[in-house]
Amino acid sequence: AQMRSSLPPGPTPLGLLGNLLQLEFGGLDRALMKVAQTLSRNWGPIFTVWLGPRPAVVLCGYAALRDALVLQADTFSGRGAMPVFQRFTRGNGIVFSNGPRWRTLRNFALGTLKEFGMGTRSIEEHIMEEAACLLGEFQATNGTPLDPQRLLDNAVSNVICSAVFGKRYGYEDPEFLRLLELFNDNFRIMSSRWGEVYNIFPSLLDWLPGPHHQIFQNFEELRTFISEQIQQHQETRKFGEPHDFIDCFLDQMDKVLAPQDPESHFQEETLVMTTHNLFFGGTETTSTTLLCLTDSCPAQVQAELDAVVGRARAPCLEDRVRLPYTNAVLHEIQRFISVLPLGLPRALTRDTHLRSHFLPKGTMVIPLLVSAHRDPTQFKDPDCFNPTNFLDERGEFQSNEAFMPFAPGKRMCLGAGLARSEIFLFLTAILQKFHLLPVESPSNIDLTPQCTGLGNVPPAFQLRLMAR
Ligand code: HEM
Repeated sequence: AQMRSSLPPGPTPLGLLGNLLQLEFGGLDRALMKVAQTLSRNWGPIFTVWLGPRPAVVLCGYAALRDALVLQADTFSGRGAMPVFQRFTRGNGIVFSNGPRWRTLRNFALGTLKEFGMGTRSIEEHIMEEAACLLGEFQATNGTPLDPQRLLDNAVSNVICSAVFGKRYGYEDPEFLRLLELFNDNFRIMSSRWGEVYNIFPSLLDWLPGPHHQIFQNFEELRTFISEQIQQHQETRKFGEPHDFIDCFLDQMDKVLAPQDPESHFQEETLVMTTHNLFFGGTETTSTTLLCLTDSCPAQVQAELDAVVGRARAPCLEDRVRLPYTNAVLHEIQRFISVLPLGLPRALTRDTHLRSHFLPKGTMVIPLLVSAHRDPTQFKDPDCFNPTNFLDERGEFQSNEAFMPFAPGKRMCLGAGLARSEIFLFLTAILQKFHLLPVESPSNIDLTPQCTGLGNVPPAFQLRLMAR
């Protein structure tokens, strides 16, 4: 009761269920936007909801998100617990660690991935090579209808494979397909109601049967897979001559004086979790975004591509500044779909004041990213898809601070740069070479997400790709 009185106001908790019933039922994303709008009208843009026994402070609307995550970046840089991951990660890896371990691993991963593929030319080449493979697969369909999701997944995760494992897989490789299936399956279950409810009542659900148990089996299989990759690297690597992320991490383990020291941040278990983070963070989010792109006003993008790049060579990152309309469409899609509508939960690293509220250290914070994307003070007609949200009067690209699919601040998505490069290069490569034709009449295609908890997952749909 004391805690309740000190936190920002919010709806009265309903006993054990907390605000679960008010929040959860009716499809998290759209319902959440509606509930959040109602709640913030009643309680202001910063309010408390009770997820079962635990309070969480929700940040709603661009200004509240900025005041917290940007203007108090350090204080809001902790990670809040997500039980559905906790059982597997035990606070290890990058995404779910805190304090010195998180800082060490995040800096290490950022530095290493720069070398093996982020922000340098070499990742661009990797992505363009992968895009060429993807186009080959599309070509081979000869215009027969297909669900593009699987091929997009393959292409996107191959980019991570090359940075982390140092190799890409053929699209029919059974090992690769199984790997993708496991990630897909987990993203889907976690984004379902089971995943949501598990996050609120983990110990109860541990005892109940249900599809959520599959998550933990899948995690174990992923652990085995990653461990095997590490083993293979152990056998062939040369210290000081790393070829990929795993080699770099193993080198670092050798450099650390006492690798068995439980306090050391460089241990095999940490490598397993970090590798898992890079895959899980980097695959579904990016391929889901690409999937939605395939359904968005491609004709105008194609016209701009033809005029600026032509059809003789593949588009490259340098072209981005000369393709303002294309760039605006990519931003608008990310805004419109808010692939992680609630971001990932944060936690306060110290006591603080946010506007008139006192928030104690450790308080869980839900940054409602979708609420910045649908903020009417930042975007005209926020519920409509409209690329001019990112164009000025002269047709030049114009960014917007309220655009935050990767979340702002110190916990910002570690793969944001990579994701943006992939989205740009894959999509322009596809649209340069193909017309995307709906199998059904466009009015029957509904990209309204099916599962919305962790992530917004659009339903499966088919299209035909015809060479231009
Ligand atoms: C469209 C694609 C992507 C979107 C929308 C996205 C979004 C996000 C968001 C919202 C967060 C939470 C940040 C926070 O704590 O507030 C996050 C974290 C993270 N993402 Fe991404 N992401 C994408 C692609 C990627 C890729 C390609 C990678 C792989 C390198 C990646 C790796 C990570 C990691 C490791 C974190 C945890 C960062 C930390 O806790 O310090 N993401 N992402």
